[in-house]
Amino acid sequence: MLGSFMGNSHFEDKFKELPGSKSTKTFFSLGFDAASLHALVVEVCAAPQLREVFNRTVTFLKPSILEKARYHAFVTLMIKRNLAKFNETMGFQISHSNKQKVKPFFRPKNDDNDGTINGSVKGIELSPPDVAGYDSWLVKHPSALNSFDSIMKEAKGKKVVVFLDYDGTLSPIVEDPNKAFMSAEMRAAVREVAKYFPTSIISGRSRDKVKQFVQLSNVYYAGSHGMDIMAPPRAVTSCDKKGNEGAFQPAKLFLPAIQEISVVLVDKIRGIQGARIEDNRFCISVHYRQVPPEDHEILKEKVKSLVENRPEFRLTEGKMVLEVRPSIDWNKGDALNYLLDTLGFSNAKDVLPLYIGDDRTDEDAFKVIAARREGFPIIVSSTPKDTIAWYSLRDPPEVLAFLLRLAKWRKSEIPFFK
Ligand SMILES: O=P(O)(O)OC[C@H]1O[C@H](O[C@H]2O[C@H](CO)[C@@H](O)[C@H](O)[C@H]2O)[C@H](O)[C@@H](O)[C@@H]1O
Repeated sequence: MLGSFMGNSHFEDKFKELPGSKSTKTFFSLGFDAASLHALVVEVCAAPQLREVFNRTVTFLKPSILEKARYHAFVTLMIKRNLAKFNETMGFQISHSNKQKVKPFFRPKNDDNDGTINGSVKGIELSPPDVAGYDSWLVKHPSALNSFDSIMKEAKGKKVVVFLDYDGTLSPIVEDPNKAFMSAEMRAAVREVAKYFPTSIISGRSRDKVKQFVQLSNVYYAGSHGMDIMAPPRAVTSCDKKGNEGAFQPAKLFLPAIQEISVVLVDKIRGIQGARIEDNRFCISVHYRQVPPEDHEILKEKVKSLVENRPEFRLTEGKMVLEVRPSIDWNKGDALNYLLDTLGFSNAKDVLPLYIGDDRTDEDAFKVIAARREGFPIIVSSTPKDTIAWYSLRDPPEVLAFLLRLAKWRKSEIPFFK
């Protein structure tokens, strides 16, 4: 690829004609965004003949100003999207012997679920579908897979503590919430990760339900968006006679009110076709994925009006779901802190929490990591979305690939496994 630029006087002339920021404007008008242009600069800086020209014209985009972790994502972006267009516009030939510098990543085969509704795409190449704005979003939230080496460089010698969301992260989003099964491969990957790192699953589901789906005994479970935590034994803070020994349940006093509002909710939404209520023990989900679009607003209004009159509850929104929760100041971020604490890491300086999640409620956990200024908040999304996560993974198959890589990395760190 570089060969097509080297010694091409047409190319150098173009740049000499365009002093200062004018040249970058030209690139932007060719359809480049800042990241792709940066990638191009990085690439071309490796060619001595062109380095000087580039240094003069696009200095503000020197590689040093951007995090190294993002570098690979930029280069990948450029290769995938813009180089062909650039060459075409500048009149350059691309020789067939030019090889991609960044190895493309392929989706692992996943026989059960693959992160798409109804599992329609299986084992296909991870080249991104052309979702508007995804590539530029990826610049701000680079792929945790492409940035894996940089992430692990930071993690070397530190204690990585893993937190995972369930729906949309470990299992695909499906129509029927009772069928959001996790694949056998994903289960094996989480089991493997949990062998090497303390691992917790923090879900909006009831703790029992998420445990039923995950079926692993070497992970900790937090259900009801962190309002029901089964922490390690040393953290026994409360117990009851119904088998909840050791569970931390900050919204316990709300249980009777939650059960009562649940009954009222069932009655309220009766008659709305496709609406369904899921009892998540300390919160209630009102699903509308199967409700005809014209009835979404009616359903939302009904639920809102019910909660508005009850100050002991608040409403949050997830993926085609409304969640009725007790009005306590406790979320997935608090659950993350609680678990870190009970795992004995609260005062440790060398702890890196890694949180992977796909939904709005996961942002609370991302916030906690961002405030610590250490750790890895990773959003799962195949479309651009507002998030404070630093890194991204496209879908559950990418989560699977990341977890496998994480376990492999740890194994390679342990001399016995080498
Ligand atoms: O925190 P999470 O583990 O991500 O749980 C959040 C909600 O996830 C589930 O609903 C979502 O997934 C369903 C199955 O794919 C899908 O049908 C639904 O539309 C999604 O919102 C779960 O059913 C909810 O109770 C959780 O609150």
